[in-house]
Amino acid sequence: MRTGKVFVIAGAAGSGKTTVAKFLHDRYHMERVITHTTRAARPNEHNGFDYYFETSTSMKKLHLLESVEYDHRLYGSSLEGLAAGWQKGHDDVIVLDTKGAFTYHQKLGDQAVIIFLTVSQITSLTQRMIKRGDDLSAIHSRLNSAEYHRDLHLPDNLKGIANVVINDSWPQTVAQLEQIIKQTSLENR
Ligand SMILES: Nc1nc2c(ncn2[C@@H]2O[C@H](COP(=O)(O)OP(=O)(O)O)[C@@H](O)[C@H]2O)c(=O)[nH]1
Ligand SMILES: Nc1ncnc2c1ncn2[C@@H]1O[C@H](COP(=O)(O)OP(=O)(O)O)[C@@H](O)[C@H]1O
Repeated sequence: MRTGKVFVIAGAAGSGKTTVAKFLHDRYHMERVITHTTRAARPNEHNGFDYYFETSTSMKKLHLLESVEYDHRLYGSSLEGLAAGWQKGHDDVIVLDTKGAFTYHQKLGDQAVIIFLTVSQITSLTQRMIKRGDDLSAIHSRLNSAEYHRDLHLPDNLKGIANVVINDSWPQTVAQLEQIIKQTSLENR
């Protein structure tokens, strides 16, 4: 099978994972890997674009590379999803929680380039979720979940592995992303 890199974007809710994935798709033609979830679609989210929205029955039938429970819902990604971008000769970009990011590191080694997003003021995450249009009960559930709190900080097992980007100012984030992509392509020569 033809393979490439997969850029794994992890971080707490509201830290900018989806925004970064979209940027890497638009600027570097990376293929966005759509993952599967049993959570409900948010306003403006579409099946097959943002996620494949599953029931717990349909989720069980999938052949997943890894899956996690996050805020009482299941999420998972497939090897077929990764292969689709690589077959086209593109690198992939995928949005995962930090547990999934570590699994990708274990399974794919240097093929997985991990980017961990954070912000310097945690309160800005809630403001961004409100601005994004999430309903208040969904935000409340997120803020009370163990996984949200876990993903606020880089876990020990990703230290020295993940590239940390503080996404306070978007122009600075773009500059850091460009640096990471440049470094990755130099390492591949
Ligand atoms: N491990 C893993 N995590 C996923 C997958 N798909 C999404 N996630 C993560 O699940 C968490 C919750 O995602 P989501 O409900 O979209 O919330 P958001 O972080 O507020 O955008 C986020 O950390 C996502 O990165 C997957 O297939 N595997
Ligand atoms: N650097 C930034 N400054 C201000 N707002 C941002 C920044 N990066 C992302 N956002 C906004 O914050 C909200 C949450 O970003 P999103 O990419 O959906 O986060 P995540 O996927 O990690 O939950 C979106 O409305 C997005 O446009």
